[in-house]
Amino acid sequence: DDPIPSDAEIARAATEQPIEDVVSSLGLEPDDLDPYGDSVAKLTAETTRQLAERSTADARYVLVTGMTPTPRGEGKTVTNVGLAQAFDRLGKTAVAAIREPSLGPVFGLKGGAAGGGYSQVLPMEDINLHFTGDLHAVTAAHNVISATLDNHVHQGNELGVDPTEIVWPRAIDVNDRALRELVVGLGGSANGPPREDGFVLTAASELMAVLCLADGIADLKDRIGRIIVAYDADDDPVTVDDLGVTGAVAVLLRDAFRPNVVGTIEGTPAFVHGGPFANIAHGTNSIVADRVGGALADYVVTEAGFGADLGAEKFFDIVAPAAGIEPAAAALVVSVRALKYHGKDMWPVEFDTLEEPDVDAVRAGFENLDRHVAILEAFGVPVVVAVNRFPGDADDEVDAILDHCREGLGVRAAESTVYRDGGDGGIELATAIDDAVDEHDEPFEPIYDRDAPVAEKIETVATRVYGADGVTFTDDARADLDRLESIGLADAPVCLSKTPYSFSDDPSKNGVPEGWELTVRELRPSAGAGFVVALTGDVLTMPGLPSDPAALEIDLEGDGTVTGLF
Ligand SMILES: Nc1ncnc2c1ncn2[C@@H]1O[C@H](COP(=O)(O)OP(=O)(O)O)[C@@H](O)[C@H]1O
Ligand SMILES: O=COP(=O)(O)O
Ligand SMILES: [Mg+2]
Repeated sequence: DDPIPSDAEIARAATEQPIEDVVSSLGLEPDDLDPYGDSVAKLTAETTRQLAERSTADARYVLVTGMTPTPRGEGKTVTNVGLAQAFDRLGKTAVAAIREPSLGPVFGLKGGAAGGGYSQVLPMEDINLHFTGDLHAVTAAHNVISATLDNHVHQGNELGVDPTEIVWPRAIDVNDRALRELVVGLGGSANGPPREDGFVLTAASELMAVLCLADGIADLKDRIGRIIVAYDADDDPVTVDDLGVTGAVAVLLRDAFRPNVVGTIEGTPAFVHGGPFANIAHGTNSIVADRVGGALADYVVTEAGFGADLGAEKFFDIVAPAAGIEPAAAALVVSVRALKYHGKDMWPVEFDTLEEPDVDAVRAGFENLDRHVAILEAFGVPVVVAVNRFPGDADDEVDAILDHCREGLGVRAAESTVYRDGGDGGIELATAIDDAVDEHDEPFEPIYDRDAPVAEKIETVATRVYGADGVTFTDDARADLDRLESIGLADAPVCLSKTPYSFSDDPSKNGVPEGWELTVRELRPSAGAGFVVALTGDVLTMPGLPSDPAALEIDLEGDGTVTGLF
């Protein structure tokens, strides 16, 4: 096959359709839009409000999830965009709903998150850079809370904030390990009092989760106000409402709350809104984008980050209930390289080795695929395996996967070539998904009772989703558990923060680790998001840059063209 041009070359060669034309297939009019240039728009506040309240009962929500990935990602976002294009080509009204990229990975290891090849959203460069400013808005809003909190303590500390019990970090949308742990307030009494602090990546800010889970402006403000930023000497929580800046923060998020809409390369509408990762946060786009999509289209193809153990579990247990939607099916994206990575039991990943044809290694990786299928079926969601074909994948490797799924597992599977062929490469997958939905008769069920205690929820996810024998809570985590009761989060949903490269909390254990316990070292109540984040292993809420960051390849030509984004 001829080599496929780079994502940026494909994007540049494509003709971007005016956004008004892209959304006309959904029945949206120009006065529903607040254009940001010719090919990007936000919905107006009124249209957002109206559509978010409309019924989504007639829509089929297809969740794109994946097996345990290599650090490069196995193609969920590419498949998400390609599948929406495929439904569009089949004559259905379809939208993609994906997250907006964080500059952290764009300038770091993973690169962009706007899809790829002939299944990407446009304008790819803008979307991967500043887009409509939402991440900058979340960063600014997050840091207004931080500054107000330190200012409150500096100005006399009327609320009695215990400076050693401040739990609200600072945020920035850059992968910068040097900012993980630092001391602020140095330089004497004019700047003090000094205290330890640290930065999280904006994608890990609780405000990002709040923005993505709020169902309207009133809910957004309620959630912002409930955020716990610190505790006082009596161990009582201090909230954003206590600081008196809920309104100011909501103002900074006013436009970020409105979904962004663009077109894919083939002109299929795509909502690109909100950007939490699925290892350090809940990992899906805003529920408003999902609801608006479901109000307008027959098919909403939406993604959840990393593997089904992370993004899909959180979509089913946190997002779908919050959005009032039910998944009709799940497309489980698998790749030859990820199967080999598990089959060869390698860590760290040697990508060159993964290029060598090795159908036996592919077969040895099936146990990881099988567990992800079982996880999705445990939620009562029909699964179709999408074999995302990369250049260089051998026919016998792809055929081995399809045969294993169809004969061995008895689940539908389709080869997807949407990267190379756009929507046409996803017709078989789209058809298989439709058949799976038509045939399915089991109810969708979250994995745990909504009113179960937090510790029980964590144990359920660890054992039934990750395959752990049990959970070990450190002394700190146990103390955090005890505090949940007093802040009314004793039975809140849980958002597990775990490495994406293993079912376990040890990234080096790929395949299907057995005979292990999940270690929870800390619980972070997210009263605004309405869940409790459980930190395991050494997951970082502020990733670092790799030895050769993507930033080294990115450049600006004299005519303003951006090169090196991928
Ligand atoms: N079939 C494919 N062929 C070549 N490159 C691909 C293919 N699918 C995905 N990619 C590339 O792999 C990387 C990860 O894809 P992405 O869709 O972002 O994965 P995920 O969303 O699962 O992290 C991106 O750079 C993307 O362009
Ligand atoms: O949160 C992670 O998302 P991807 O798996 O799409 O990189
Ligand atoms: Mg992605």
